[in-house]
Amino acid sequence: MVDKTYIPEGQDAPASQIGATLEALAATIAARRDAGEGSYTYRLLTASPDAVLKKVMEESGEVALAAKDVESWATSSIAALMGFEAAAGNAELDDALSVQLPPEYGQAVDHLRYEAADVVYHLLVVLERYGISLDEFAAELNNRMTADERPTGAVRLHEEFVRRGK
Ligand SMILES: N=c1c2ncn([C@@H]3O[C@H](COP(=O)(O)OP(=O)(O)OP(=O)(O)O)[C@@H](O)[C@H]3O)c2ncn1[C@@H]1O[C@H](COP(=O)(O)O)[C@@H](O)[C@H]1O
Repeated sequence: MVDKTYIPEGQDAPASQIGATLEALAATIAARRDAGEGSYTYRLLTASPDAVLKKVMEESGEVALAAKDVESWATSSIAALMGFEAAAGNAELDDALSVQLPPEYGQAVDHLRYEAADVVYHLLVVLERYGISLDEFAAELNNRMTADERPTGAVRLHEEFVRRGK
């Protein structure tokens, strides 16, 4: 599988890439509380809450559409493969199975990743807006894990703050 990521030369990777990234982004978002109208984040933090809540819904919908696009490229590739298989007969099956997914499939996956990042950014703005820290959010996820899944030293919610789908 192609590695789509890299670490800039001469820089050491943090222990957790996604942890470091979310912390940096959450800190940037929090700092934008004082940034003024020129900042998109500031506007989402200070305008009517509907603006950012609508964005979360819109971007979530775009994730779903982007994923459907990935599915349709995969399906059409399989359909083309089956057409080839029918035309070629079983003797050619091994060759047929090595048919590559089209470039559009990879582009659709890249687009899905892009839309997913839009959702996470807007979700972090919502968390900031309503005073939910990243540690508290982590505790919510950690509380749902089994003991085997939970990382050592993972932050947890006190029992009185646990909400089970209510
Ligand atoms: N990570 C983001 C980020 N992700 C998305 N967006 C904005 O969210 C908006 C999404 O708008 P659209 O719906 O038009 O989406 P699109 O991505 O243009 O296209 P589609 O999703 O419709 O395909 C765009 O204005 C993006 O710029 C972001 N804006 C800011 N950040 C981070 O927040 C920091 C502070 O940003 P400012 O507040 O603008 O200074 C930036 O330096 C970034 O690190």
